[in-house]
Amino acid sequence: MPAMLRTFHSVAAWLAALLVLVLALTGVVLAASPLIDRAQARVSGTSALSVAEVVGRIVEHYPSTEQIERTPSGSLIVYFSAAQNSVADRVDPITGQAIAPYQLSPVMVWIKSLHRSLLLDTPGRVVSATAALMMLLLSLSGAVLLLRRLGGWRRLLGPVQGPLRSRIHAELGRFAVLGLILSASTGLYMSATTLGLLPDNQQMDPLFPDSVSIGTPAPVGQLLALQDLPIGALRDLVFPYPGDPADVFSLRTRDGLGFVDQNSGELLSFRSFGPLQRVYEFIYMLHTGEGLWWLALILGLTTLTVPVMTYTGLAIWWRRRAALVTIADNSPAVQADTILLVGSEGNTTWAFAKTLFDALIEAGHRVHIDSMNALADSYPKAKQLFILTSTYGDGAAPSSAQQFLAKLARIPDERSIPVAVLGFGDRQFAQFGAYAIAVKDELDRKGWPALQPLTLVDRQSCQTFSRWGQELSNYLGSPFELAHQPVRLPTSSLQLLSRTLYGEAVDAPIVVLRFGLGKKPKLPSFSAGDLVGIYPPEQTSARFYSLASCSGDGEMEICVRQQDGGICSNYLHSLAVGDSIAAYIQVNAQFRPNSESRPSILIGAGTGIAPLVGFIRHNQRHQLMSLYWGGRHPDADYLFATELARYLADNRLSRLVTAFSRHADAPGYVQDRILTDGPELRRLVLQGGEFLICGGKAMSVGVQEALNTVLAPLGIDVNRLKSTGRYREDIY
Ligand SMILES: Cc1cc2nc3c(=O)[nH]c(=O)nc-3n(C[C@H](O)[C@H](O)[C@H](O)COP(=O)(O)O)c2cc1C
Repeated sequence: MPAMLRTFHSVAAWLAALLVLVLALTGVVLAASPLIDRAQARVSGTSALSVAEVVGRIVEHYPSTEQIERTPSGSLIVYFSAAQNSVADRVDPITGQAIAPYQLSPVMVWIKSLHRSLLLDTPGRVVSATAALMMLLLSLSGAVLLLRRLGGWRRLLGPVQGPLRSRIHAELGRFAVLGLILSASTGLYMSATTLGLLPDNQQMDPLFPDSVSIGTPAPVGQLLALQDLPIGALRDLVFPYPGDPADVFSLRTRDGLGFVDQNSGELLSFRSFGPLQRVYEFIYMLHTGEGLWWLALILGLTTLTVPVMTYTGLAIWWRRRAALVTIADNSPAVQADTILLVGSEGNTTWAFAKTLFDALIEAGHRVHIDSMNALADSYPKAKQLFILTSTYGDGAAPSSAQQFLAKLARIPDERSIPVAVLGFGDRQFAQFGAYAIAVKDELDRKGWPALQPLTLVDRQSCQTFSRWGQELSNYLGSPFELAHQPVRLPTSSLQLLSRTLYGEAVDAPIVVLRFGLGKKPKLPSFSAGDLVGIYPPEQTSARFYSLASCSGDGEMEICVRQQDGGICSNYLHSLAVGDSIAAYIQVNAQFRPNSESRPSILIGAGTGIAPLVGFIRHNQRHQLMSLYWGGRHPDADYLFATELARYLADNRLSRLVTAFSRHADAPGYVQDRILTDGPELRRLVLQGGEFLICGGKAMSVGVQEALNTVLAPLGIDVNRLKSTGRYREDIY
């Protein structure tokens, strides 16, 4: 049964997506027709003409005219009989002569019918209306989610961060949401009127006049009623039946419907459109863009985003779903000695919480796990509380924690429990781990005892998580290991082509490794700044290294510093040419130069040079690039020294500032050079320069402090640069 339900659920979801897609794609094609019509119409210089003048000229060329129609874009179409058949031409309003034969394209007619009713008449109209309703609900809920994601109105136009698929989704959504809301709501209104759910848009036709004057029909160009009517107001004019003196012209203008006496030229029984009809006409124009070519263009472009957003939306949903964990052995809140509360938006924090949950159960605890929103008033048997929470938007609470602080405020202080907070976040955001910090501050303020200090986990680092676990085992007094096992991803086998060793003389061995791109499967394409995940033999968790090359270079280049006891770094240092590794690419799209017109300021230390040298190597357009880099000694670990000298000479690199901590002349760190290079850095920032930082955590803190000092005279700090996407880091 559950399997059947699941199949039904996914089939329904795909069907809904398919319907919205059909509406959107046919809508895009239909939006093109006002544009084409507008391009074919002759409108300029016609505004002063009256209907009488224009129609008079047309009948000179078309004596057997049956009807003249003016489209919302301003094209004049004349229907006439020729050899017993009714045909139509598009005509020039100034001369009355033919421009080209006019024919409704059967493809367009088919697409329109597909758009309105899925070619199925009334049942199709109902389905189509439902799809429009879904599109409206999706756009409205999407708009709210988008605002949350961006961190509120203030950041509406700010840079979008996060994984690639969700960035594309948000960028397109931001561009298209108003257009989509307009298309969907106006479409829904029109469907509702057609289906009779809203008052009928069709006003009653005027009554055929009881009597008409008898005499000789006046030439159509002299009919009184048409002389005062500007051509722009005409919708259509149907001619009387030839030779029938009792017949009349039927006239439809933008204001209403009536008849024109063919002898006296008088306007008879004219009936103005009522307010409902006017509303309908207005909404029709908003939906189709007919008569407003620029609106048609905007609607067409916004609707074009729907297929991509459908794909990225489903991919995001799938990711979130895949990240969900199932938990058995959850103890009731009233019985548990340990409470575990989780704040999450994308569900990835749940996987870490599950690892902690399992380890606590293993250690003999009765654990209750729930979302932070489910915080209870009291946990009678609880001895400890763990809070694991991510941060979302611009430093805000993730959705499963939004009610937490309000609920916490209602708990009397005497019910406090010793608590540890572990924050999950991303250092690329200005407000790194801000929500976890806010929760911790509030708990401190209320006097809840701390089990251990707040720890922040950057980009789901398993290493930080297991270190936190070790600290926890000291507190719990029992051996306790948090081995978070991410799922092993499919890898390619890459062969080592060459290796260069640096830094032995200064006790900091660094090896530059160059691998082939593998054959089966070949590595997907990558750019400098992306990451390669490498699995040491018999390990399930990969270690990441920044890439110095891009796939176009034909090899994958990384720099690896040998760490004491480091499993992966020692493994990589031990590789000989010809050996193979298991690796996969993790795109790191936010860490690369954004703009070719603005300067890039690259800052790094040690192996942090890897992505930076890659950016410089591919700076074929000679964008202004400055590199600040720190090592130990120029004779020992000056990585890429010869290459950098070459890039300076051929202008791929504009400025190189180095710092060597163990050099006899002016020893120092990269942050010291930043402090002494203030005027140049301020100049680059004023030119709109952006920073890309790569290296260890200590360096990143030092660099931020130095830059805050240097940029203070401009009233700018690193947080401000981060929030506008001009300060991006790759820190390990
Ligand atoms: C739209 C968006 C906004 C984010 N905002 C922040 C932020 O302001 N500060 C931060 O440290 N991390 C931020 N992050 C990163 C997440 O907190 C981090 O990826 C976390 O591991 C996600 O956990 P979850 O999947 O359980 O929500 C943001 C991520 C996204 C997608």
